[in-house]
This record gives sequence, structure tokens and C-alpha cells, in this order.
Amino acid sequence: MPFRQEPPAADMAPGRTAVLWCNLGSPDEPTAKAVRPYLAEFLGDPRVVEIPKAAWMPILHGIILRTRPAKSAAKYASIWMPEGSPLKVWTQKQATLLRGWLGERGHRLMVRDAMRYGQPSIASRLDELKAEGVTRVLVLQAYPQYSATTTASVIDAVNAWSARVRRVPEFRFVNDYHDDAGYIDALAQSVMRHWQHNGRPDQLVMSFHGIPSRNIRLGDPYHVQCVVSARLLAERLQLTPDQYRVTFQSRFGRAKWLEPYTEPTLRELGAKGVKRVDVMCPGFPADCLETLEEIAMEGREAFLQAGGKEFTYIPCLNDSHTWITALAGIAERHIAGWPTDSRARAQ
Ligand SMILES: C=CC1=C(C)c2cc3[nH]c(cc4nc(cc5[nH]c(cc1n2)c(C)c5CCC(=O)O)C(CCC(=O)O)=C4C)c(C)c3C=C
Ligand SMILES: [Fe+2]
Ligand SMILES: [Fe+2]
Repeated sequence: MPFRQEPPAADMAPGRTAVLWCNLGSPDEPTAKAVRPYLAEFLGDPRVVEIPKAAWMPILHGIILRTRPAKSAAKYASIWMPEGSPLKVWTQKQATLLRGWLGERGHRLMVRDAMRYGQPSIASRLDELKAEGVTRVLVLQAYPQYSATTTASVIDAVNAWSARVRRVPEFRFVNDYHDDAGYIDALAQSVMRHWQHNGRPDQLVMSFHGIPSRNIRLGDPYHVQCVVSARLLAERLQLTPDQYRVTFQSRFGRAKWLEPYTEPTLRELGAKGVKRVDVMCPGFPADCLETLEEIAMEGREAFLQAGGKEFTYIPCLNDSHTWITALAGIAERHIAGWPTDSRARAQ
């Protein structure tokens, strides 16, 4: 049966509204056994790797999934928290705080975290929400800058779930918030708090996740949005163009990705005699493998080995008060106009 049987309309509770706070997702455990299916799902997503399936699947399953899971698992093990993957821990905490904030502002909304890869999956969360009588869903993502590799992939997952459902809820999608004043302000306050305690660096490096350069040529707006976020942040921090730089990390494979790459830039700065760098990752609202291991560990080592003296990693927004306020503002503006339900309660 292509579409599921659902309760007759008369049995349905009045419609409720929910916010689905989506992030990338992590393996369940920092082991090769758990990383393999996670990477298979992630790297098997045609939005992430745009190579025809017939050519890509043998490479993915025959080469990459034989070696990468063990290497990635060791990296995950180095950043794992007692409660689990940092990305999932922070994303869940953000959902809880967002629910509280929206509740305090008088919105009776349900807020749930969901992961594009691994658990809790977008489909499982939508099933739960639907079972609880939700008829309106705002899909909000932990990607301030739009990319087809991330943002559109979440939209695909929502659409794939809808394709199996009879009574599809009303959806709204926030596609990006790269120039949102609250987001930029939250970043600026996090940097300024850090500088109040530690003083200013010689260079502030803003490192964003990379994507293949080809994607940009094909119309992905990601690069422009990263540059705009960085410029707005630099303006708020009153930085001149020579006091900061924008770099791209996490290159995968041999194709050309967005440049300049983060790690070679850190080596270059260290070798050039730049004494202190501060590095932040404005495109990641939650700390994760890419920030805690690739930047705070590997990046630090690269800079210090090249001759740099002081490396500071400025943590992601995580559970900062200004960030949750900004997120609530973004959600509020996007649910505007939706009927409020007197029977719905914040949960
Ligand atoms: C292979 C292509 C990849 C593209 C394109 C890509 C884009 C992209 N990713 C993020 C955010 C995150 N990526 C994370 C991990 C991660 N990313 C890739 C590959 C691509 N990402 C891989 C293979 C991995 C897994 C780890 C590894 O084996 O190296 C994470 C962290 C996840 C965690 O559990 O902590 C995030 C977050 C963005 C924003 C983006 C495009 C804009
Ligand atoms: Fe990634
Ligand atoms: Fe990485």
C-alpha cells in the first residue's frame, strides 16, 4: 500500500504547530561498526556527492567504506562526550532551550531535534509529531548558509517522508539565515566575550565547511553567503580586512573545493611569523567533529608546528543565550500568520 492508513479526520485533535530543528547527525557510537552505516547513508546521498550512482557506489562501498570508518571512529572517540556525540548533545540542548524561549514568549509550540543522517531521523520525528496531532511544521536547520549539499538534502528528506503520508502537514522551510541580525550578533558577542578575557589576536580566522568548487559554478549560493556572514561579523567586530580571513575546511577527495583551505592557511600564517590566531567556525551552530577535532586539535597542531605561538579556538554558539534568542526570533518570524491552537501546549 503506497500511503499509510490514518485516523478519520473527525478523530483528529485540533492541529498543532511544531518546529523541527534539523542538523547533520552523527554515528551512534565512536566505533568503526557504527560509523560505517552512518557514512554509507551520508556519502550515498546524491546531494552530498554529485557523481552518477553507477560510478560512485563501487568507489564508496569498495574503497571508502573499507578504510574511512576506522579512521573517522578514532577521531570521533577523541571528542566524544559522556552523553554522546557533541553535535547531537548540543542540537538536542538547543531544541530544549528554543522550546523554553518560545514558550516564554507565549508561543504554544512543540520543538523537536532531528538528524539528516542517523538517529533521531527526520522521518521518525515527523512520525512522532504527526501521531501527536501536528498539522503545521516549521523546518529550521543548523545551516545558516544555504547549500544544496545540506539544506536541500534536509528538504529532500522531508519530501521523501511526505511522499508516504496521506494527510501531509503544512510545511514551511527556513532556507538560510546567513545575514540575520540576531545570528551575526550572537557570533559577535561570543567573540567579544572571548576577547574580553584573552585580548585580541593578530588574525581572526573564520573557517567554514567547504564544498566542491564545481557546485558553486553550478549555482549553489553557499560561497557568497559565507562571505556575507563573515563581512557582517567583521563589521560588528570593527575589524579591518587585513585583521581577519575566511577559509574553508574538511575537503573530501581530490577535486578542487572552495579555497583558501583552512589548514594550509594556518600553516602559512604560522610560518609567516603571525604569533597569535583565533579560529572560529561561524557556519556551525553546534560544536562537532569538524570543529573540535579538525580545527581545535589538528588546526592548532598545524599552526604551532609551522612556527605560530598561540592558537585559540573560539567555541561554536552551542547553548549561548544570544544564539537561542536569535533562533527564537527566526522561528517566530517564519511561523507568523499560522493559526495558534488554544489546546496546544509547549512540550
Ligand atoms: C563528501 C562530501 C561532503 C560535503 C559536500 C559536505 C558538506 C557539508 N558538511 C557540513 C557539515 C558537517 N559535516 C560533518 C562531517 C562530515 N562531512 C563529510 C563530507 C562532506 N560534507 C564527512 C565524510 C563527514 C564525516 C566525518 C568524516 O568522516 O570526516 C559534520 C560533523 C558531524 C559530526 O558528527 O560531528 C558537520 C556538522 C556542511 C555545513 C556542509 C556544506 C556546507
Ligand atoms: Fe561535512
Ligand atoms: Fe573533517
